[in-house]
Amino acid sequence: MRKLERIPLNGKLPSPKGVALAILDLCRSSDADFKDIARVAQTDPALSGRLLRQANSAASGGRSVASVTDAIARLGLGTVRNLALGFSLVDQHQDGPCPGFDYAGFWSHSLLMGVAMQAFASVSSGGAADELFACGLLAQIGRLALATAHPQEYGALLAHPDAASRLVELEREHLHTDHTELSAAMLADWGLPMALVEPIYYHESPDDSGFAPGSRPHQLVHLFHLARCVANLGTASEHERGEQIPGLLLLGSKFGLDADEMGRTIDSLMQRWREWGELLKVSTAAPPAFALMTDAQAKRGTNEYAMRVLLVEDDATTRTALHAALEKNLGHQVTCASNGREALALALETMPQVVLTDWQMPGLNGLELCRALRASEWGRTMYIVMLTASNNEQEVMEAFEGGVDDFLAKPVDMLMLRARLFAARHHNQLLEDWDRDRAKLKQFAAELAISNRRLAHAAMTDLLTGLPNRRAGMNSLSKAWAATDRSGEALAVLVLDIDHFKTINDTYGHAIGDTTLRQVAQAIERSARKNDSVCRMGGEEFLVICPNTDIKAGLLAAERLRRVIENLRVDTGKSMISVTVSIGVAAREPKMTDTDSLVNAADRALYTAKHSGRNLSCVWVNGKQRCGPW
Ligand SMILES: Nc1nc2c(ncn2[C@@H]2O[C@H](COP(=O)(O)OP(=O)(O)OP(=O)(O)O)[C@@H](O)[C@H]2O)c(=O)[nH]1
Repeated sequence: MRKLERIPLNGKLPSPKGVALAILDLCRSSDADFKDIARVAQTDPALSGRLLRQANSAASGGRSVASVTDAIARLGLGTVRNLALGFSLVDQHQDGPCPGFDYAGFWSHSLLMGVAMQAFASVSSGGAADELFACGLLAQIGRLALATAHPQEYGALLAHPDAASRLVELEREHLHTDHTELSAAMLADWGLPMALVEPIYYHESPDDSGFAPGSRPHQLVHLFHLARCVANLGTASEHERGEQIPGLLLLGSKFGLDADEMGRTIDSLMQRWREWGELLKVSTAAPPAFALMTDAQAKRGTNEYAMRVLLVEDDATTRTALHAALEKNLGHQVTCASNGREALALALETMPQVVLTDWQMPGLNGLELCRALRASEWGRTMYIVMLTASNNEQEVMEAFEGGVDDFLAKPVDMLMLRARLFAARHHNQLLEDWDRDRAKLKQFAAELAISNRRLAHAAMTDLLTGLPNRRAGMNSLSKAWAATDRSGEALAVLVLDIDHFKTINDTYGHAIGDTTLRQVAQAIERSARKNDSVCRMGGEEFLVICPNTDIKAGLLAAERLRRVIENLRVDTGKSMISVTVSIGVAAREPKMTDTDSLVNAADRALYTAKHSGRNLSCVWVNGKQRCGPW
């Protein structure tokens, strides 16, 4: 950090004037007391009023004071000096020569930063709240200084497309200094203690400060950082606010503030900001209540991609903050566990889509948890993000080998967390698509199986009678034939043919012919024995396969069927007609080589029955046919 005189500058820097300058000079002399300061301050009614207001603010505490002397006594010389300095600069620099520098916006932001410093110092016991108000107000003074000392160059630089993301870098490149360095140098030059100047210098990137965790500078640098983020929130657009809230909650948690306390503090400091804005003629905005901002963000989160998240973190503060950010701001459903073992049980119970786990934990650590999840059927598809303070490549490799999908450095940056959750959502969407496709495929396969069965059934069934068709009949006969090969049992077949069926068609029409066919089919099926198979061979011809049946029994079966049909009456609509069948019977004989030879034998017996007068059963035995009456 360079001293002010070593920083190259083109023009003059902002400096206090009049009463503020006199107070600054007085404070430099060692024998000045607050009565001297009060005498000088009282010559400026505006400054007197502002000091009284600050002394009587809720953050200062105690009974109210009415005199400037009492106010100065309460605030302390250092605070009064800084306030006088800040107010003087605000009054002088409401406008300026730098095109593109938003003077009103700068003071609006700075004032909110001052108010936020005071508020958070009070609620987080961060130290002298009044002193920090002025420090917050002046923490970014380097920006105004650059706009004052290099108006044209700084104007051009602010118009650079990357100005928002890398302002400090651009300032260093073009102006050989940056606003953080200049702020710190100016504040040091004005006599602010280094204990405050150093945290201000680092407050935009507090993790670079190297301050020992728990030390006062460490606490202060984070307090300034938090105040700056609150100032960003107050001066941001509605859309930007949504992005900023999760990070803000996380920062608040570092000071032990939960989401509700953060909300209350931010709401009340926004109110004070507006009051101070009126007093100092600085414009302020009116962002909605914090709860409304978080609700709006939560709604956005819900609509976008609510997921079931399991958060595993042994540090209670980080856990609370991440929980609030994930649930309230990003709209996810969050379950929390404080160690790996508890997480494993909760994972089974809640089936999270995302597991966000710390690495180092007592008992089952994050990596062991990940391995355990990956070993289970149900944990295989969960999106696991490892939170780790380590950047060690070896450890990162180990984590990926253990099955994590991603990792995130601690302390958790909210933007990076959201990026990981986007990846998780993408992963989950792919899984859902895959599940949907799989379900569709399953349904398709089931439908295909049904229609294949229907097709197979249709291919084997006679549509008119519902009986198995010739193909199915011949299949059944082959099976029965094979069974007799094994068992040596008898096998007989009956071939039935309706007599003079053509005449029925010709006389009563095809519809009655069909009805006759159906009724004869039903009658045969009803009367056949349980183990017999009946099929329609085609036209008006039927085949009955009779397992375990010799020629004698076959003939008995044929006669029984013939009589059943003989007694059948078919309704033509006008009259009841009778119908008869001729039947050829054959049983398997040693000379027969296959099913065809058996059916041919029965066919020949049928032929004989037809030529012997019809309504007859004839048998084929040893190459000879014999016909009834039996
Ligand atoms: N209604 C109807 N008629 C059929 C069907 N299949 C075949 N036919 C008819 O059945 C008749 C069979 O006649 P033929 O082969 O001369 O035999 P038939 O008149 O029964 O004489 P015999 O068998 O000698 O007693 C033909 O007129 C075929 O058109 C069918 O599914 N429905």
